[in-house]
Amino acid sequence: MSETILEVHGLTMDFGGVRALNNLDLDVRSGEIAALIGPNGAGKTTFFNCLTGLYLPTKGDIFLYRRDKDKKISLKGLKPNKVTEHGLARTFQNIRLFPMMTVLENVMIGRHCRTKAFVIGAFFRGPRTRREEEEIIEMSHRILEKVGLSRFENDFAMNLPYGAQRRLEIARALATEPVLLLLDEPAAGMNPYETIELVNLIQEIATDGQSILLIEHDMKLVMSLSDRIFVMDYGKKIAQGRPEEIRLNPAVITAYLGEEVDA
Ligand SMILES: Nc1ncnc2c1ncn2[C@@H]1O[C@H](COP(=O)(O)OP(=O)(O)OP(=O)(O)O)[C@@H](O)[C@H]1O
Repeated sequence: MSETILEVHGLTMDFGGVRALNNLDLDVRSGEIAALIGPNGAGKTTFFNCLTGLYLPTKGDIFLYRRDKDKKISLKGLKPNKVTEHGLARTFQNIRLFPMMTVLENVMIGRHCRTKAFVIGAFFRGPRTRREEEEIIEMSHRILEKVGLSRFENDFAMNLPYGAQRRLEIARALATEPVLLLLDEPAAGMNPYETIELVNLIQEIATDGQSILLIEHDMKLVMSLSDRIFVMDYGKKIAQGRPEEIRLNPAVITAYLGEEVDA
């Protein structure tokens, strides 16, 4: 069995009287595509916000295993930029790009979290800074090719078709060289053709060994893509398992009453 890279214990998040996360346990294994699903308001985005340092959880622990560095890192309480540095990257439910920057620049920005010469080098452009810039550009080209956006490289991000903007967000997240990629509703608002392209892209990324945790409402996508699925309702985990187990789970069917689980 593959190794755990993310381990979450007893995660709880209260907003005043609302318990958005209630004692949640979850793990992601190296190289897998895991999905987090649940009805509206179940707490999925709150969970991502706790993982990525936007919210400080009320209780619980979040550990990231960097086996390449022989390290177990506690992410709880870290600022978002530190979380990214440690190897967690995410996309958002609502697209967050720099609309007036080019597609290439949007990816380069993602990469700068891994470079040292950026801030000082921006003022004193020495050979090291120039070399680093060249490497960043080179890598950004490669990532854009991977996500199928090379032809848009010099366009402003805001001029891209919707599905391409979503793929650009994934490209920018990949530029941080994450050990775990978090995708928050990557197919939201996409047409069926864009969704198929997205599924292919996620599969390709996973084939490269990238671990992925995604939130998604499109059941067909979730069932076809995921190795394992975690199901939340009212802030609690109500089920976990392989897609075929989840589809038949009575608690899941009840939580989704009136919605389609069997895709
Ligand atoms: N910043 C906040 N302040 C107060 N309550 C919040 C905040 N963020 C989320 N909540 C509440 O926490 C609960 C979980 O919300 P969350 O957005 O995490 O659910 P979700 O599963 O992502 O929903 P959806 O699928 O609709 O995006 C909801 O009751 C929501 O109103």
